[in-house]
Amino acid sequence: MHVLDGSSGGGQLVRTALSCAAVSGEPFRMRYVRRARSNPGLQAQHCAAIEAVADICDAATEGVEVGSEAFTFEPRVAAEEADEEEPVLGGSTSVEVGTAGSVPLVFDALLPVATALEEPIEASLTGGTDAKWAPPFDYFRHVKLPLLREHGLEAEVSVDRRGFYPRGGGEATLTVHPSEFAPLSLTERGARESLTAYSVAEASLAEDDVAERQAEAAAPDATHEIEYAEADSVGSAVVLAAEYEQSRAGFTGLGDRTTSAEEVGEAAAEAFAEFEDGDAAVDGHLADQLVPILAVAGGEVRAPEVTTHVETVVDLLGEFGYDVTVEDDGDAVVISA
Ligand SMILES: Nc1ncnc2c1ncn2[C@@H]1O[C@H](COP(=O)(O)OP(=O)(O)OP(=O)(O)O)[C@@H](O)[C@H]1O
Repeated sequence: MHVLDGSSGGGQLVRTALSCAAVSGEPFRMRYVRRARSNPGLQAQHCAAIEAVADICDAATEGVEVGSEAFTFEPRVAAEEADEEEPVLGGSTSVEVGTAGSVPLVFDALLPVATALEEPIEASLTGGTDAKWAPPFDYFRHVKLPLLREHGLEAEVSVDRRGFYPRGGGEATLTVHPSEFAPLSLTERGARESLTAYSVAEASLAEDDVAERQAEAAAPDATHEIEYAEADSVGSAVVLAAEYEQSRAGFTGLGDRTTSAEEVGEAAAEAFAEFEDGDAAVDGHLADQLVPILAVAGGEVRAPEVTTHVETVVDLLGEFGYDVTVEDDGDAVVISA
């Protein structure tokens, strides 16, 4: 059993450990979960990720509840303990991520598992589709998934209802098929081929043209995809998705009561401008999210910088025997496995 220390990071260490355990079949115990956070221990969205991955790999768990600072995850034993048939990696799961806990982040924990699946996964989640401190749904759908599909992932995602802070209530489904990843080759981005602003707002914001204004402020010259959606809470998001010859990147803004539509768009525009000034092949968020995939697929990713997220995930992957290295070449950072 791997004994892991979760104190140097947050939920991402939990999700990465879950992915590794599902892929390898190796159990772990994580202690000091999110110790340095102001609300330490597992939060609802982390418990949801554990439940979803446990369903897929038939894991037995202990200590999984909100506030818990240690938990155990043992893949492939729940069915055996219940004296049922031999467990199969795959199948369906249906989980409440809770209020506006991030649905895309729970999906994230399932993606690396594609490489070891024996049967497809169907994960139906309710919660926040567009939540703070997390990838907005359209970032997951229009940036991350297309990039991974280009590297062998067979997966589709759909959204039936948007979920914004604070009530959430969004509904989305991810289907992942057994996949063979090609090594990630993301060292150059090449010329930009397209730029699209995906802008969504809750239906009552249509009278103020919030989605149109967000898209316009994000990138007046981009293609604009405008959506108004029924949702339990009022909210909005914009994702600027850039497609390059050899890569993809995304830049986001999230609306709330205190932020104007223009400010939401400008947040995405600023992140995009900073990225285009630099030399990286993927944006900083994608960089840390790709590290677990890099571990199972191999390859190279050129990221804007080494974030704590990248460092802590690389260390945790080492505990499962994955050798991921990070090298600063002066203009950017190359993460390889
Ligand atoms: N605007 C954004 N666009 C794309 N990805 C994002 C964005 N904001 C955050 N992320 C990604 O969301 C993930 C957040 O992981 P992190 O561990 O910090 O959060 P968490 O699971 O909510 O746990 P914690 O509460 O402990 O921080 C990271 O992979 C990060 O790159």
